[in-house]
This record gives sequence, C-alpha cells and structure tokens, in this order.
Amino acid sequence: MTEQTFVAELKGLSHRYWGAHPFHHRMHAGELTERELRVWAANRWYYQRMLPQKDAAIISNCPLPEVRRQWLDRIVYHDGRAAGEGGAERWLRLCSAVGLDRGEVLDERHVAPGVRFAVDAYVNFARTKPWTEAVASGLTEMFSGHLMRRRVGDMLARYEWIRSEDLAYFTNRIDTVSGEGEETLAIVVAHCGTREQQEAAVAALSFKCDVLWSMLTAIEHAAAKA
Ligand SMILES: O=C(O)c1cc(C(=O)O)c2c(n1)C(=O)C(=O)c1cc(C(=O)O)[nH]c1-2
Repeated sequence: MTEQTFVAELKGLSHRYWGAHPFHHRMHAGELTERELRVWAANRWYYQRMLPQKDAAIISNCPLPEVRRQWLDRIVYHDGRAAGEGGAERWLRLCSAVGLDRGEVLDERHVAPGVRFAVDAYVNFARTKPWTEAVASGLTEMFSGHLMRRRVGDMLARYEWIRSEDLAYFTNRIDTVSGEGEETLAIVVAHCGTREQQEAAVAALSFKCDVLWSMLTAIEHAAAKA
C-alpha cells in the first residue's frame, strides 16, 4: 500500500471506535445514573492500571532505542514520577468524585469478568505480537482526543454534581493526545514497510477497537445488573 492508502485504512476504522457505543451515547446525553457512572469508573480502573504493563511489554519487545525512549514517557505518564502523581492517580480521583472509596476500586471487586478478559487480551497482545503491531493497536489515540473533549463538555453540562476538577484525568489526557496520534502513526508508517506488516497493523487497530467495545459492553451489562 502507498503510505496514503495505509494511513487511510487505519483512520477508516474510526467508525468502530467506542465513541459510537450506546453506553458512551448515554453517558454523553446525561442519561447515566450515579451508580452507572460508578460501575464505569471502577471498571475502567482496570484498563488504566494495566496500561503501563502493556507499554512495558512493547518496550521489552522493541529492539530500537529511539522507539523505546519515546515509549517510556507513556509509563511515566500513567505511573507518575512519585507515588500520588500520574494518570492512574488522576483516575482514582475521578473514582472518588463519583462516590467510590479508594479501597473498593483498588481491590477490583467491581471489575466485571468481561472487562478483565478484554483488558488482559490487550496486554497479552502487546506481550506476544511483534512490537509494530502492538504500537499500531495504540492508534486509537487518533480518535480519542475528539471524544474526550466532547465527553468533558457533555459531562459538565449534563451532570450538575460533576465539577471540572473531577475531570482532570480527561483534561490532562486531551493535552497529551492533542497531536492526534501523529507520533505513533509516524512510528507505524516508518516500521511497517511490507504489505503484510501494513495489513497486520490495520488488523491490530481493529482488534483494539474490539477490546474497547467489549469492555464497554461488559460495563453496560454490569451496570444494568448491579
Ligand atoms: O477516554 C477514552 O476514550 C480513552 C480512550 C483510549 C483509547 O482509545 O484506547 C485511551 C484513553 N482514554 C486513555 O486515557 C489512555 O490513557 C489510553 C492509553 C491507551 C493505549 O492504548 O495505550 N489508550 C488510551
């Protein structure tokens, strides 16, 4: 594929992104109850907490120092440079804002089997597939900035009890992905030189869309049942 066709194939998966999931539609429309938001936050914690391990797996499989150096920032982003800092900590603050105790989030009692299964599949993918495919699976960041910007606006407008500081996780993340995945895309384009590698990269991004979609479906079911 030419670079242009390859990039178009990757971006063409945007319709499979979890922005289109009915649970996100309800969240953005202000239709979720406080309890449903708690189920969502406690379950997404499992995703947040596994991301550094996913990124460490990519680093461990990548032989290129320039890529490893760049990827390392992602681990620091989530874990912070010291206890009490970083994305994971900001997610816990969001959990607390929706009424969850830190303890009940950290012991993962609310994590639905389907969420654990989907997130573990993502980490296993990064551990076992070529590093280029694992990097490509992270390209959902091309789609996430737009969705998160909308989420912050909609949540502040539609849930009167949520304050802007409660959404610091997202406002910070929006800044981080403001490049809309350009750097990650550049790595994927540079290192997927053959048709086979390009097709594997597209399949990896498709797989990641399935991971996120499955997570949210499992959350939706857990929220309906709880
Ligand atoms: O709120 C969202 O819609 C959303 C989506 C995604 C994504 O597309 O995977 C990530 C995040 N947030 C996020 O906060 C985050 O740190 C993150 C890391 C990754 C990844 O695959 O490495 N995706 C995402």
